[in-house]
Amino acid sequence: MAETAPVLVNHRPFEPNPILSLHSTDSSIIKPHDSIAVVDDVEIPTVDYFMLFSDDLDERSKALEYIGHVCKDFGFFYLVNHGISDSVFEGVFKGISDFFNPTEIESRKQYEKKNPTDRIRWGLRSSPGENREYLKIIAHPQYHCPTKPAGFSESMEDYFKGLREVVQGLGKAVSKALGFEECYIEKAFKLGTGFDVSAMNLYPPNFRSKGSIGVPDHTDPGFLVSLIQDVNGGLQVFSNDGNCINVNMPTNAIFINLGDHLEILTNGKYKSHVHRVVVDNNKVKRISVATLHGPSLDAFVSPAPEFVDDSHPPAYRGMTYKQSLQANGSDEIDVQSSIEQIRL
Ligand SMILES: O=C(O)CCC(=O)C(=O)O
Ligand SMILES: [Fe+2]
Repeated sequence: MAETAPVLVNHRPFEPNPILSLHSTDSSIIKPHDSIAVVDDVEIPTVDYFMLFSDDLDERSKALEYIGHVCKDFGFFYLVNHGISDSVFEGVFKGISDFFNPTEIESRKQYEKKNPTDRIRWGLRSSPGENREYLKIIAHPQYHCPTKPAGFSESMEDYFKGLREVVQGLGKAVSKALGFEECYIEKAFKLGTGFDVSAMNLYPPNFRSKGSIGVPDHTDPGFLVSLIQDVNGGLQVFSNDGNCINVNMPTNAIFINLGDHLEILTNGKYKSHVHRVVVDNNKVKRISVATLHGPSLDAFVSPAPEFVDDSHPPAYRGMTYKQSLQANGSDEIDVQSSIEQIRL
């Protein structure tokens, strides 16, 4: 696939990062709403997508080994060289900004929750527990999107087309990193008909928040979540060692966070990580697009036999993706984690 060798980004074996603890007395710490230290400038690993498919076998196997380390020892990473062009990113942020036009809030109310099978859903949360305006759409296997404003649906569709290729590619790479044939994840999750829901978020809603929480602590269901944003400022992720890290990503990189169903399939070898959004005194206006790439709704997901033995008994109940999305009483389009209900 690769014609020329792209630059290797942060391509080195994983070592526990001493900065995580060193920075705990740094002035970059903010304590938004609890006593957990929040650390800035901490290196979140960067994975070069292009490298995962390099024609140079040595490069490719190093890249696959690296993504395996990253999935196991971090659970999240910045994805660069993913092939989605800057102009697609521009179209997405312009389209969402136009959609969230503050003078047209009334017309967005047509997408407020009506029934459990909604394919498009809009909401405005303005409370101490959550502060954002959002639009959720089902992006795959059938694509749904509001037709107005002009160009919005087309821009989002361009992005989702690119994203699906990337996610299918990551499915192959993660399968190989786990030591399996490249279609392992694809088959286990039936990714060809994978259920993808995208949440487009605006913080703070109505220019003001009621408190510092944009989105409270949570994990997301699915294979993985891809997240893009127009500016840094707000997303925080909890590391394996319990540190809360500010996500400051390179322009037009994609932040990838592993989802609950990869944790279930691998019987806890790869974990989904808690994250949240803070709205720091309304200083930053931020748009994000978090797309939850799930298995097919009818895919039965349980700990795979390859990850189960006497010392690793199954730690999660098996069920279809659809059942798991409903296990906590929410609708499919809510895509709320139910890992606590699924854990044995
Ligand atoms: O807006 C963000 O940065 C994250 C949103 C999020 O975590 C979600 O929608 O699941
Ligand atoms: Fe999330």
